Amino acid sequence: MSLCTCFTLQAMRLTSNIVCRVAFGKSFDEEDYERRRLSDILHRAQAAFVGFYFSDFFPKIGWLDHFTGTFSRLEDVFKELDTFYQDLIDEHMDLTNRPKSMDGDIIDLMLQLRHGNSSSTSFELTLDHIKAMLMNVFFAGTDTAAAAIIWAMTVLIKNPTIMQKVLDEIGNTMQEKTITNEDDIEKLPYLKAVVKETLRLFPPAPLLVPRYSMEDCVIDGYRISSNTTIYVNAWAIARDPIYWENPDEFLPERFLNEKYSDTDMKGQEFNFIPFGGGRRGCPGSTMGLITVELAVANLLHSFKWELPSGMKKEDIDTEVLPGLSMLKKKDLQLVANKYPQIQKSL
Ligand code: HEM
Repeated sequence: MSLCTCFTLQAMRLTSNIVCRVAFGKSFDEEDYERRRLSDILHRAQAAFVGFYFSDFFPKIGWLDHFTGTFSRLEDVFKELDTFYQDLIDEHMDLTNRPKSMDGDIIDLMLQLRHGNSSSTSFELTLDHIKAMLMNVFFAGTDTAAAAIIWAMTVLIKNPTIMQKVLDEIGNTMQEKTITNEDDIEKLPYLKAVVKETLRLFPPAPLLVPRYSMEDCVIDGYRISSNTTIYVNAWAIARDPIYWENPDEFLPERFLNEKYSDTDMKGQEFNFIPFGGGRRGCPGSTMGLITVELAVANLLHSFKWELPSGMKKEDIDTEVLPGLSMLKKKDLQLVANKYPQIQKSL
């Protein structure tokens, strides 16, 4: 059986469902009213976040944002998100009726922290703190992991030799097993190298999270005045020929060679920082990385992926959508053919 699918949409649904289950203890059915409500708010929130604000670039005429309606749109969407998170918190607090899946999710753990022992936090944890955390986790965890899965499949489809090498590795390691789990991933070094190389060429958050200097400082010889917003270009660093041979080429093998095999991605080596670093480094890096590795491994092990008829691999571009995360501009369309061993197990 084969199916032509908008891969971009499926990847976004997958990661948003994973984050919803981990953070809110529920996954939203596609047809469900709550799902449509969430998708609608998210859509508008993302548009509001990446919109142009005079106050960001020309603070003196920032008042114009009130006249253009951008501030009120932002405020409206925040109010709706607040209500959405409040409803979720209320559901969690209703201990008699709430589903088992909410036990131990992020909201549950934060409510326990809030009610239980105040000694575990040095400040009073309010519902606003919990809502801000949910907002952070949802926005930071969904697009980033989806972008990485989409870019990984894009480069694999464009590089059939590399695709075949990953398929051989997965096939030889998994054999009759139908689902790849976390333990299996450790036996797939080439797949791990493919994901690393994808994150090097297409870091989902290319400019990380901006920093702001509170006082004058000197970093590595550069003088930075106080009150300056600083962007770290992780994308450019990961393509800098000083650190990387053939920097613009997709060569997963580099991460199997002695020189790069131990390259860390969690902010210890500054030539490769797809998860940022320091105090504001990505707290979801372990979950993000394994999500991408498991998704790619299982997608490749379960389906034979092809381009829609009439399309060549050269037709797939790598243009990027403007925004906080580096998403592929044109949706990736692929045909999925189920492998016989999967058909049997379903
Ligand atoms: C492949 C997947 C992911 C990538 C590439 C990624 C990348 C990043 C990057 C670059 C930052 C900014 C770090 C900095 O400026 O130093 C960040 C921040 C963040 N990430 Fe991730 N992330 C991923 C997945 C996740 C997941 C799954 C979660 C949570 C479930 C998550 C939660 C967060 C949060 C909450 C922040 C903000 C931290 C703060 O502001 O202090 N991320 N991420």
